[in-house]
Amino acid sequence: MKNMVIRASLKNWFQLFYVHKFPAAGFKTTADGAIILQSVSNDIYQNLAVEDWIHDNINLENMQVLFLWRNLSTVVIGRHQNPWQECNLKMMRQKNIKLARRRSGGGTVYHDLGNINLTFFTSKKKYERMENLKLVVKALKCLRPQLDVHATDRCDLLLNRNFKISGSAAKLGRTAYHHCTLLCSADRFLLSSVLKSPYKGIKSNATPSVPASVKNLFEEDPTLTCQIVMDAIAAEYAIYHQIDHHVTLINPADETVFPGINNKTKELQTWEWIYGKTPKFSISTCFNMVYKHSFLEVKVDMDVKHGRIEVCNINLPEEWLPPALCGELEKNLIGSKFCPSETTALASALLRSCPQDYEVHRRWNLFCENMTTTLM
Ligand SMILES: Nc1ncnc2c1ncn2[C@@H]1O[C@H](COP(=O)(O)OC(=O)CCCC[C@@H]2CCSS2)[C@@H](O)[C@H]1O
Repeated sequence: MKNMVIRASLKNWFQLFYVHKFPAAGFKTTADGAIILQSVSNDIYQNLAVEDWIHDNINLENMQVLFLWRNLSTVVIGRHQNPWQECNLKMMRQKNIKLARRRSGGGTVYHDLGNINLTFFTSKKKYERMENLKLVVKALKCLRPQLDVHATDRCDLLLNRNFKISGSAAKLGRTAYHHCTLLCSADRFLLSSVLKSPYKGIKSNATPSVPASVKNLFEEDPTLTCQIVMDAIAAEYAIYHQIDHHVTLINPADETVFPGINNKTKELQTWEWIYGKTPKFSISTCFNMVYKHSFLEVKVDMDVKHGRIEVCNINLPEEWLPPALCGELEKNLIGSKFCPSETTALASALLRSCPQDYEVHRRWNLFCENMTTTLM
């Protein structure tokens, strides 16, 4: 029964869109059509692909769309950011938190099922971020009149004057979209721990995030669940656009509704998009190793372009490891991905081609382990 409803409403929705895509087909449209969509998926790459698909395929001249979506634990960086600078990739791997790069600019945010995302699609002419945020504030006030929520000049929403509950970003291309987060009941501890980078020595022109103190709506009022908040925003959007308060559920994997969407999803998952689009950066770092009661310092300098090592200098005491071996590693690392698995694979391959010397092997293993764990 539920599936039939989804498919029926999808069909209406798709027809409605096609009316606008192919007006020559003779369908009649209203002056200002609007529709509310909600994703059934909690996968960041699928949901970002819906944004891309609507942006690329829908004629938004006479049509506006509100898209509601939530994701499992993910860190979402802006289009021009450096993930090594913005988050703790090692912790994310351990805790199975995904990393995604979105197409809009701006800073890094954390998502989980306690965070709502709202995307407002309009024509470029009708693009109005403040209007959208006012709508969200109105919906929240309508739900709980005592809430102290307001929008700032940089399009954050603050609770009680000090605590950020929403961050915004936008993409202005063929058409426009403004998307924002809304913290209802996200894991605030995880949010602040994964958004701390362990690196100190990175230099780059990437967009830096603007850290803020955050709070969840439910900490102010425990009855404010994501569902209640999403319903209230959908209702307010419906009133504003004088449409039926009906939310159409969509499945971002359905190629019959979104032809070509799965390729968009795949592209957003590639290493080349997530890491490879990082603006060029350099990293200078030091780590200490203890070996047989002695203490030594290793210095590493690298330039990284498109996520790949372009220049590499490793400095470690000559008497400790054969300089030729180190030199060979420096050479082999050039062109490789700045990531622990690639570096480990290269270092082990190099060691296999080395003469069997137990002492050299032990030292090399210790060095490589330190290098990958502290550097990447
Ligand atoms: N989910 C969420 N909501 C609000 N604020 C957050 C969140 N996660 C982290 N933060 C705080 O914002 C700063 C970064 O602020 P900054 O202003 O640098 O960046 C943003 O706000 C970007 C918002 C992007 C919204 C998109 C909408 C759909 S996909 S992502 C971070 O360091 C934290 O302190």
